[in-house]
Amino acid sequence: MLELINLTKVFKTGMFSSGRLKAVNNVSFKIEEGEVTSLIGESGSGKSTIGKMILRLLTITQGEIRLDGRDISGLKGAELRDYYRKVQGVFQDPFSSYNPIFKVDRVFENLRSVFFAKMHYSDWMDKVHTVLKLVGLDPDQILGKYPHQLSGGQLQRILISRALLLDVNLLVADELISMLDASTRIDVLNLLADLKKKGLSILFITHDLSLGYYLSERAVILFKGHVVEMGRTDKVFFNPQHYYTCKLLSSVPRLDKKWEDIESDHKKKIDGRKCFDPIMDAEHEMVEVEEDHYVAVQRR
Ligand SMILES: Nc1ncnc2c1ncn2[C@@H]1O[C@H](COP(=O)(O)OP(=O)(O)OP(=O)(O)O)[C@@H](O)[C@H]1O
Repeated sequence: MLELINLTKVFKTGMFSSGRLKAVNNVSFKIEEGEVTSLIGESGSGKSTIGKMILRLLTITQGEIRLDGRDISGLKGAELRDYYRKVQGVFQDPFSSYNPIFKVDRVFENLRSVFFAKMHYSDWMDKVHTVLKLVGLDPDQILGKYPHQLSGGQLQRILISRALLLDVNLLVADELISMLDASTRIDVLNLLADLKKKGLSILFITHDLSLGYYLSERAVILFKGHVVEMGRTDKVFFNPQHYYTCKLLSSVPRLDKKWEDIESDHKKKIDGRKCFDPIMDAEHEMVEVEEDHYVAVQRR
């Protein structure tokens, strides 16, 4: 469905834009229809930059993004609008997506004016009510309220419902639940799992391995802008091959083990398995280590 091919993003930095920062380096992976792909990496690894390039909020320095085989970079006007009907994003901080002086209804009104201007108002409101119920909200409790009168979880669900009004095929969920409390998190995660069952593809961007594991069929591990490992989530999580993935997994707190034991377990595993070199500055290539499981190794 959506394919990233050798995607690279270089930012100009510093005074007079004299510096260069390669935030995303030659990244390739696919997001299949009806699947959740987790994009996992530490802060600054380039996850949001990839999400923003998919949503066309940032230009691509090199490489391509294709939706159903079509390069998205040249899309304009009606074609771009069509793209946004299929691909939408929901971001970390639900509060910043709303203007506090307007009622939340405005989110839907803006959408109507751009995409559904010809639809009869009562038909439109029926549609809004249907999606609000779909994401577990009571329209009568939500419509007519100001953002400060609603919880973070409710605001996040409204943003998801907004995406669903467009019948999107792909949702880019960037740290969607990081700012929510534990119980609301589970509700929103379960909502995403339900939407997945209905055929929605999701790119689930997270620094939290356990969240990535909970939801996704496929995992892509990012380190300093490079993909270091990717494949079926269970294979990446239970048979990690790259040194960085091993390290990342060992940093997940466990209730049944002390930190030092986990560290030494992983060290044994890393040593025993001869995990691949973490230095990613050199040229590297993705090697299939087992079916549907790839790891970056340094090119000789
Ligand atoms: N507009 C920009 N101009 C210059 N550098 C940027 C810009 N946006 C991001 N960067 C840099 O690119 C790198 C990747 O940033 P990005 O936001 O994609 O990381 P991330 O993995 O999403 O991190 P986080 O989990 O903290 O959000 C970082 O070093 C960041 O400082």
